[in-house]
Amino acid sequence: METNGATHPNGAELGGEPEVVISAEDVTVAFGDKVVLDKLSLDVRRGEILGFVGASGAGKSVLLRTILGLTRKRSGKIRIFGIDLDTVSERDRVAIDMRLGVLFQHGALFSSLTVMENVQVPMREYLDLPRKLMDELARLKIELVGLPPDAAAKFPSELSGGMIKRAALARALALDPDIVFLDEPTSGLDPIGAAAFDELVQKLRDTMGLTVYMVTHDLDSLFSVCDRIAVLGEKKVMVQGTVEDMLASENAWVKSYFRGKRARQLDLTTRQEHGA
Ligand SMILES: Nc1ncnc2c1ncn2[C@@H]1O[C@H](COP(=O)(O)OP(=O)(O)OP(=O)(O)O)[C@@H](O)[C@H]1O
Repeated sequence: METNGATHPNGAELGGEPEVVISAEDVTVAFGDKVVLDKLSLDVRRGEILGFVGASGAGKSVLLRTILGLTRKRSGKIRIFGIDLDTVSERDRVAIDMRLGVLFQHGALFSSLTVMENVQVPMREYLDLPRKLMDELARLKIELVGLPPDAAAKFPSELSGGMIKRAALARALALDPDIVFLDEPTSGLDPIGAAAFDELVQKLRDTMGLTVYMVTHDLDSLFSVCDRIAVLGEKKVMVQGTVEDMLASENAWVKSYFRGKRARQLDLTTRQEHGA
């Protein structure tokens, strides 16, 4: 790749590798006798959109939960912003947590709270701000994710699927995190809604310098917005690289996933859209 001191859209200098913000090293997670992750290693770099894929049940959610400290690992090391989570003080752990935003696949929003109140949940948990300021900040986040101002007073039951995802993203961004974790963010959305969500994620990365860790099955997302893809299989990250690397991989699962019938159809559609 040509460097010439150029700057990547995410602000990272291309001359040197951007900083590793998440590092998993030889991580093993097991439930009783069942080993789900076995000495798995993965680095995530500042400003990248990493797509994390793997067969259903491979352990994608388990790794996500382990990185977030919600599932206990049996061995290995996880560092976030270079800090070892096993030895971090409670105070520093809270400081790290505040820099992470999470959009869980199913835990979208609290149904009894309005969108505005949902977005304010992390603010109430971590910050002590006057009500007016919290309202102002929440309105900014709601606007940032492309929701109309009147969405603020609505309850989740009054929103479409795409709006719920955006509201959940606004909540994940409430504390201006450095890293957002998105677990299947486009599942349940129609292709147009999913593409719009992908565009939003890319725009946020470009403008805010976010690092995005996205668990997804969505080939469209992988092809259109991910800088790098990591494939979970055989309890490890078995292949990682760009879309081109995936298309060139001889790994059987990667081959059938990225070059299977569904992928070929997608490739054809993309080519037609670009007039190729
Ligand atoms: N708390 C738990 N106790 C026991 N087994 C668990 C627990 N959490 C996850 N597992 C097991 O770990 C394996 C990996 O699950 P995980 O949910 O991470 O898969 P996944 O790759 O996210 O799948 P999907 O794409 O279907 O969401 C599964 O076999 C699951 O049953």
